[in-house]
Amino acid sequence: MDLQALVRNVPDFPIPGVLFRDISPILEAPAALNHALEQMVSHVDLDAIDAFVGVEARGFILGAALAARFGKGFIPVRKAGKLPPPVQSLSYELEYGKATLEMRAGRGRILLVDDVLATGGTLTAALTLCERSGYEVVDIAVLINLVGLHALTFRGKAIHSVLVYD
Ligand SMILES: O=P(O)(O)OC[C@H]1O[C@H](OP(=O)(O)OP(=O)(O)O)[C@H](O)[C@@H]1O
Ligand SMILES: Nc1ncnc2[nH]cnc12
Repeated sequence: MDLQALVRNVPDFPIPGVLFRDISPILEAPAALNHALEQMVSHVDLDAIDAFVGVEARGFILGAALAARFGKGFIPVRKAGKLPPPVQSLSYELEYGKATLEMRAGRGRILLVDDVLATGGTLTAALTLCERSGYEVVDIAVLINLVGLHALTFRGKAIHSVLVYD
């Protein structure tokens, strides 16, 4: 199945110069969504993970769908001020300004999930936050990798990418 054909490329969104990769058509087509979920974990040892962690907001869609599809838990990494205390927080630099991610402390082996890897800032922060919160991050999975490397690794974690753009 050609998932890439279902990604809508939107120039100059949300700001001029950005080519936005819109995964909505994949989410709207049940067979495509199912295929995308299976591809995201095709090289992941599912017996080695207890839960999926998804990053707000689009990481929630894929992470929660993966959790339901493969019979695991789902743990959210949220933007600041959304989760009730106690939470772990981590601030990080964005292209413009700063952002803060939060999650509840816990235990277990997790697969960190997001829709898009662009600069890597979000996943870098989320990985550190997961580890500080007590989780063992087994691997990372994204639907779209805009960095352009098929077998990217980060701090010893494999990044499983379904669609890779150069
Ligand atoms: O690799 P990076 O440069 O960090 O970019 C990737 C992140 O950007 C997008 O999230 P965004 O902050 O736009 O939030 P959203 O999911 O709420 O739309 C995307 O869903 C990733 O989380
Ligand atoms: N180009 C892009 N398309 C979709 N989501 C993104 N998140 C960061 N960069 C993005």
